[in-house]
Parts: sequence; C-alpha cells; structure tokens
Amino acid sequence: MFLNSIQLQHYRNYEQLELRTDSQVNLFVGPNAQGKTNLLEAIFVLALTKSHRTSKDKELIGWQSQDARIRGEVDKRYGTVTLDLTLSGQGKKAKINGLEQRKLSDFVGSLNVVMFAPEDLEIVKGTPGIRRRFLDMEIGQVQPGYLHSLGQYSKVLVQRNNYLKTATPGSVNQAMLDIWNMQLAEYGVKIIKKRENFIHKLQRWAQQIHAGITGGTEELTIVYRPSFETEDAKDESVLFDRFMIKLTQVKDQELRRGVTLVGPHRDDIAFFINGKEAQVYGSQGQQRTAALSLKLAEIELIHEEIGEYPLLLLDDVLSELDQNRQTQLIETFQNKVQTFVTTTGLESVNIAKLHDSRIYQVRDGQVVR
Ligand SMILES: Nc1ncnc2c1ncn2[C@@H]1O[C@H](COP(=O)(O)OP(=O)(O)OP(=O)(O)O)[C@@H](O)[C@H]1O
Repeated sequence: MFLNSIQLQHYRNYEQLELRTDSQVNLFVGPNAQGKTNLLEAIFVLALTKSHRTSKDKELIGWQSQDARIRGEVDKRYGTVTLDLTLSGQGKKAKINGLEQRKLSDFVGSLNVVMFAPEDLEIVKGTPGIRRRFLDMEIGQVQPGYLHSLGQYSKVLVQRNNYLKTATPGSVNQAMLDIWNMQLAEYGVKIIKKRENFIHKLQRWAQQIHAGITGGTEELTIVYRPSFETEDAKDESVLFDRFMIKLTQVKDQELRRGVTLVGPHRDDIAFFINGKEAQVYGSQGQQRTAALSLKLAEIELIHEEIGEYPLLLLDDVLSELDQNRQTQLIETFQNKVQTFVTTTGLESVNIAKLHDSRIYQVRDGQVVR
C-alpha cells in the first residue's frame, strides 16, 4: 500500500499540515524536538487508532485545542481510500471514505504499518507487558476480530478482579465466579489461539531474516509462553477445559491476592539466539539485531496475511545500525515497501542506496519538501 498524502490538524505540535508523500522513501530531517517523531506517530495512529508511545490520547491533541484530526489518502490493491480519525476528550471517531465506522476495530487494518524505533529493543529485553502490547498491536492489524475479543476479555477481567478484591474464601459466590470464569476462558482461548498462530508464522520469517543479517552464524527462535499448558491442545474446546481447570487450581491463591492469575493477560514470549535466551544472555548488539529481524519479519507476515506490504516507519534508527544491518534493512524495503524515515542528520544514512527518495526538512511543526 502507498500513502499519497497526510493531513494533520491540531496534532501535537502540528497546527495544520498538508503533505504529499508520493515518494517510495520519505526522509524527514531536522534537529531534536521539531516534530519528526510526531509525524510518524500520526501515521501510526491513523493505522492503529493508538499511539506507539503513549496510551493517553489527550497527549496527542495540540495543547491549545479540543480535538486533533488526521487524514490520509491510501492507495490499496483494490483502489484508493480516504481515512479520517478524530481524537477528542469524548473519544475517537473514524471514517473510511467519509463513512463513520461504528466500531474502531472495523477501521483498524485499513492502513497497515510497521514502526521500528529505538525503544523496540525493549520488545526483546523489556517486561512481558511490552511484549504483550507488541503482540496485540500487530495481530490486531491483520486479524479481524482479535481486538474485539481482547476488549471483551479485558472487560471480564476488570469485573473479575474487582470481585476478587472484595471476596474471601469463606464468602465467595461460586455461581458468579463460574460465570466470569466461563467468559474469561471463552475470550481468552480465542486470544491464545491467535497469538500462537501469529508467533508460529512470525518465527518462520524472523529466523530466515536473522540468519541473513548474521551471515548464518545465529539462529533466532521465538517461543510462546502462555500462563498455562497449551501445547498439543487439538482444538479450542480442549484449551477451554484446561483454562477452566487451571482457574479452579489457583482459586484460593487468587482470592488471597485479589487478582486473576491465569490467562492471556499474563502471557509472555521469549527470544532465543543459538538456544540461549536473548533477554538474559544476549549482548546489546544481538538484542538489537533480534528486534530488527522481528520488525522485518512483520513486514513479510503482513504481506502474507493481507496480500500487500505495509508502510515502514523508521524513527531515528538508521544511525544506530551498522552499515551491514542498514544495507540489509534498505534492501528489504527497497522498491516494495513505502518507507518514512526520521533522522537528525543525513550523514549517517546511506542515501546512495535509496531509489526514489525525497528529503523533507522539519522545523517547529512545519514540513518543507
Ligand atoms: N500535545 C502537544 N501539543 C503541542 N506540542 C506538543 C505536544 N506534544 C509534544 N509536543 C511538542 O512536540 C515536540 C517534540 O516533537 P517530536 O517528538 O516529534 O521530536 P523530534 O523532531 O522527533 O525530535 P527527536 O529528534 O529529539 O526525537 C516538542 O517540542 C514538544 O513540546
């Protein structure tokens, strides 16, 4: 897919912006704190309705304004679509070709993006919460229904946790807990199945790409770590039963601690390089290469799932990659993936390798071609 243009209104430090983005590679150059990341973030938000760096939508709205608007015109396989997203204190409104979407999950997936930013190193070395967020964002883009199951699961989880906080082993209303358990397991199993499937496919691509970057010296493996045994579960009903059994087993512990201890909200994934866990034993360079392989794998996976390539957003990462990894990255996206790159200086970018590129200067919320 190809983003022809982007318009912003009251988005962070952009009062008004209308920008044609008709090159394959779009380089945004400027000193710190001018709005380079804000622009990439806006494209990301148009795709996922959420920012990659904050969960508070209020932060995205210009300080002097009540709402922020993002509009993008996207060429897709079957035609051109105009996407509109409005963020305000009252929530979000999304339109496709002027038609308001009843559910945001119907809008997500109209534009697909893969963002690679310095903080993505945290997917390998950070907390499980960061990895779950990564999974949810990526699966949500390509699997219709995933975000809906996730939303339903979260609602049940909040209610169940509220109940566990007040109940004690002596006063528990088992009938009520059973209802929550069944709902939790019903939505939870759907999430687990989709995560398993996604990781399986991602690992196939990531392994191949990682071997390419490291000249075949490193083998990357991605392992799903659910909060209960899911292996060899033939179908969803087996998983459902295992989930319910596990909830029964931890019931007393949950009542003591006042929190739900089993389910996809406690899942994790682990990365292994040549059989050793990267989070524990990997060097900074190995972790960075693993994160890069993961992002490049995502590009291929999205292509496999939806039949077209996503946009690639590279926020301030080219300068951090050595020539070998930069070349690998450029060769992966060259000619097939429209790319948006931010950098403070062009000296670290191997411009000679880029075809059809355009340079934009970013200064204080203004962009000049
Ligand atoms: N809601 C907002 N309203 C207005 N301005 C904002 C808002 N949020 C952030 N800003 C401003 O945006 C600027 C930061 O922009 P951005 O994060 O895009 O920087 P950048 O150009 O990518 O710089 P760096 O190279 O340091 O990453 C800061 O000046 C900040 O004050």
